[in-house]
Parts: sequence; structure tokens; C-alpha cells
Amino acid sequence: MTSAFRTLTVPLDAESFRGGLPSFLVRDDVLCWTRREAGLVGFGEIARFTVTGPDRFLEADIWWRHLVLEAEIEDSVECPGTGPVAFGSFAFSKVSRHASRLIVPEIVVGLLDGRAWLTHMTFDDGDLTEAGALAALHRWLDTAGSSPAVEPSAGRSAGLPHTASAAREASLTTGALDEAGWMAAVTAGVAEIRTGALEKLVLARDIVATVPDGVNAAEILRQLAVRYRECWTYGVDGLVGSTPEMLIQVEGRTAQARVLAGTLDRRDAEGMAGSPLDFAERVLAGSEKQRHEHDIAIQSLTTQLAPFSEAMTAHSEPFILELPNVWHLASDVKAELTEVEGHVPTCLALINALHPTAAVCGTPTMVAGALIRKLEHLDRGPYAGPVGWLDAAGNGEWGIALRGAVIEAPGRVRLYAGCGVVEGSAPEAELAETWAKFRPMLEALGISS
Ligand SMILES: C=C(O[C@H]1C=CC=C(C(=O)O)[C@@H]1O)C(=O)O
Repeated sequence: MTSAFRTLTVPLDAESFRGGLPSFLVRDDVLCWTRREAGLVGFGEIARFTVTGPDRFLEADIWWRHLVLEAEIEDSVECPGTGPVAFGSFAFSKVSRHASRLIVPEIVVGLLDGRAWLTHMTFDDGDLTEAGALAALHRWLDTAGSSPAVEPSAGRSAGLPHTASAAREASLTTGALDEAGWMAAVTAGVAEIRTGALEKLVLARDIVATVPDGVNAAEILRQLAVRYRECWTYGVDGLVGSTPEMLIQVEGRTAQARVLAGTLDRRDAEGMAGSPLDFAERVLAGSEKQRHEHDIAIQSLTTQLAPFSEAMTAHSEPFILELPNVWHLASDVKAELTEVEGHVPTCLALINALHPTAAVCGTPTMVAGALIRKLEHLDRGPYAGPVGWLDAAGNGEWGIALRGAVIEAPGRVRLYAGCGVVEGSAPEAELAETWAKFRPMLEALGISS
């Protein structure tokens, strides 16, 4: 007979994490969800659920709710992210061959709103104690041998971790489509939009980086976390990246999302007169095409969220989100969740309704989804799917896995990027935009772009 699922959460001294959570990103197999200094980092694996198909979110939700229902939970911190936690990544497509997954780590270190904690999870017999949890954490940190650029005890020491600066001799090859083939797909997409069959379509492409001296996932995560502070840096089972787009964040009865659509490469501002932000305002917020693309994305999220909400607020005008590589048109949406059949919906139930949004698929969803399959010649895998974490109370944070890559082998990484295509889209401009969106990962891999 399997032993019960048991968890112990104890407070940690937040002041002692001088590098914030990024200083715990010392293992290539780390589970990671961080923004600025905060977030959750997981080590080890005590349970895993994998699933494919259209019901992947609901099946994962049921598995998780069953697991935590019988759990023996000792939690003296009691905030979102304490107690039992799973990290997850889901395939973009209901027909993907890629397995969606929830992973329950042995150890979680959390830091949120100035509170820090440590959770130890187990199916084994034996007492769970604070000393045992700290010892387990240090075992993971002290065996961080897979990250050559890192001191084994970095998680306990001060400051940001070391990063290797030597450029690697990496090479890039095209994935499913070469550049000309992908631009032809954009042209075909625009032609379909002109027939009136759909309003917006998001087309993505992949490229493959070969890194002869091997990929250091922990180093990639640290670089992204330090550089892309406005984004959520994620690492789940070989999927790594730093996304600016929050699909849904649930805390109690409050849900929040950050919707993006409309992009401008910051390099386009080089040599322009005036301040770069004025340039972004003029070119991005002032563009009818970009505003249209953004309005469609907002509409798609708010329409899907409405049945779960008592009240919803959204910015009346999008704001400019400034990232190191691009500017985006962004809008934050906040909803007070309503009970459905006597329960506040869990984050996976919400994701089941929200995914895929027009920011990564198009409008109408079904037409855009079918056209994506026809034109991209690509199984997107976890790219543009939900990635994040959830706890036993149904709280969680799930971003859209953008600006990321899948580490397919020790020396091979597949990068993905896509663009919203509307009636006014030009294939060359969309191709250039994919290069701007690849840039965070290329830089983290040490490949100049
Ligand atoms: C599909 C991607 O970005 C989406 C999110 C923000 C802006 C987008 C755009 O302007 O096209 C895309 O909708 C991607 O980064 O691969």
C-alpha cells in the first residue's frame, strides 16, 4: 500500500535570500517560476501526471484534486504557494503528441510579498521536520554538479550567481519551415483573413540551436531571470523561457491576466530622434493595425473569463510594456471570481476555458486553430501552452510559454516564436518580429543575434 501524501511548510528568513530566488537556480533539473526576486523553485520529483488530448486541463485538475484531498498538510505560513504544490506545462494543441505534465517536487522554496518558506513533500513514512526539510534542500543544492558555472552552495550564499560569459560556438538551423516557407505561410494566412473566414491568426516557427559544449539550463534560467525582470521565468522539465504574458493568476477569489498583442522591436528605435518611449507610443499605440490586434486579444480573454466572474476590470487603454528586446501593447485584466456549482473555479478549470487566447491562436479560435495546423507544419509542443504552478487551494500562476525553448538533448535546443497576423500584416515584418522574439533565448544561449 502506498503511504499518504504528506507535506510540511515552514517559514524561512526572507532577509537571508540576498540574491532572491534566482540564486537557487543552480541545477539544470530545477523547477522554476520566478519574477524579479520572488516566486517558487522546486527540487526533485515525487509524483508526476502526464496527459494528452482535448481534456488535458480537466484531467490534470482531477488528478491534482484527488492527490491533495487526502494529503496530510502541515503549514504554518498559509499563503498562496504554501502546502502542496505542483509545477506544470501543457501542450498548446489538443492534438499535440507532446505530453502535458504536472510534477510534484520533493522540495519547494517560495518567496512572495516578503514572506519566504520551505515545503517538504513526501509519500514516505517517517516524520517531516524543519531540520529534515532544510537537510533535503541542502542535499539538492550541494549536488548541483550539473551546472559547471555555479558554486554548489550558491543557494545559501549571498548575491547573484556566477554566469559563464565565454561565447559558445553554436549553430542555428531552420525547423519545420525555412524563412521563405514561413513567409509564404503568412501570405496564405493574410489571404484567408481577406476572405473574411477569420480576423486574426497567430503563426509561429521554430529554429534549432546546436550547442556543441552542451546546454546549461540553470545558467539560461539565471540569465533570463536577471535580465527579463518584468517577465515570469519558467523552467519545467526541459522547457525554459521568460514570458511577458500572464494567462491567469488566481489568488483566492481574485484572478488576474496580462494580455499582450502588438510588438515593436526596440532596435527599430535606434537612430530615431526623441525618446525611445515616445517612439514606441507613436509607432505602437498609434498604429491602427497593432491596436486592432490588441483589441482582438483582449476581447477573447474577457469573453471567456466573463462566465466565471462577478466583476471584471480592464485598462481602457493598453499601456506600453518595455522589455529589453521589444515593446508590447499590454492590458491587465482583474476579475472577482464567482462560484460555479458551489465552488470557486480552480486555475486549471479557468485555463480550460481560456486557452488558447487570440494572443497565441487567433479569432475565431476554431478557424484559426485549423489554419495553424495547416500552415505551420509544426507540432508546437509546449510552446504557447500554459506553464506555471498550482497549490491545493486552487491558487496558481500560469503564464503562456512564450520567448522560450525546449532542451531536446544535451546539445540541442528548439526555440519558438510567433506573430499575430491580421489583414495588414507584411510577411517580411513578421519574420523580423520572430527574430526579435527569439533574442532573449539566443542571448541566454550565448548566440549573437
Ligand atoms: C506569439 C508570440 O507572442 C504573442 C504575444 C505578444 C505579442 C504578440 C504579437 O504582437 O504578435 C503575440 O500575439 C510569441 O512571442 O511567440
